[in-house]
Amino acid sequence: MAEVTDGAGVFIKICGLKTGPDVDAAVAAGADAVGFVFAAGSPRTVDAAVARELAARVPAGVLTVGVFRGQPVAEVRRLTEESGVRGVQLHGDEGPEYYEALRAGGRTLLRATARHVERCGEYGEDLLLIDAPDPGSGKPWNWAAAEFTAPGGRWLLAGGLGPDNVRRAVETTGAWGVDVSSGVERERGVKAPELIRAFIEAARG
Ligand SMILES: O=C(O)c1ccccc1N[C@@H]1O[C@H](COP(=O)(O)O)[C@@H](O)[C@H]1O
Repeated sequence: MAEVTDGAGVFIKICGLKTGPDVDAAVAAGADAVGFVFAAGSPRTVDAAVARELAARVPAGVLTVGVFRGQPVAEVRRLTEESGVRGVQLHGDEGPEYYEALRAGGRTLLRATARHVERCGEYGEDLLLIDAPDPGSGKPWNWAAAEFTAPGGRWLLAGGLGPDNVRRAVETTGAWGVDVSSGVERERGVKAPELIRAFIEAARG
């Protein structure tokens, strides 16, 4: 696993980037990871060539992540290799064998789930992402509910986060990291650099 360290405060991933200036804004504001969506049907979907150009702007030390949903392992491998991203985030129902198949080459593996009774590492992932049932929709879920027990370890909270609620979310859940897409956009699928900056400032308190 590369480019993921503890100790620098909450880990922040800005997802669904599609343009060079948005990548630059996220990196300059202090993002720890940036995400490029390879899942079909999103207003943020990019192809491998675009992701490769965007990833090339990202300095070592900031993790580049490809985001997938229910795609065959061969397609995940191909898009990861063609784009050069270092991390793979899976939103489907993939089992542990799928993570094993993707582990080669030092990739950082992120397992995204809407189930709230998970343990980080159970499927061989490096990071666990607890998300809303409809990823990328901007719809929040009730992470403040008494029934939600934070998994511990390296886990990221996602789903409906934005500059206005991210600090409370971190304080309430104790999340190791956070991930955002819709909450740093003013128009669906179009990032707003000032919201990226506001999100990162708010998350770090
Ligand atoms: O961002 C997308 O469009 C997307 C599409 C398919 C799977 C995951 C996607 N993004 C992930 O969704 C959450 C953030 O959602 P929100 O918009 O902030 O509520 C995060 O895990 C993204 O990586």
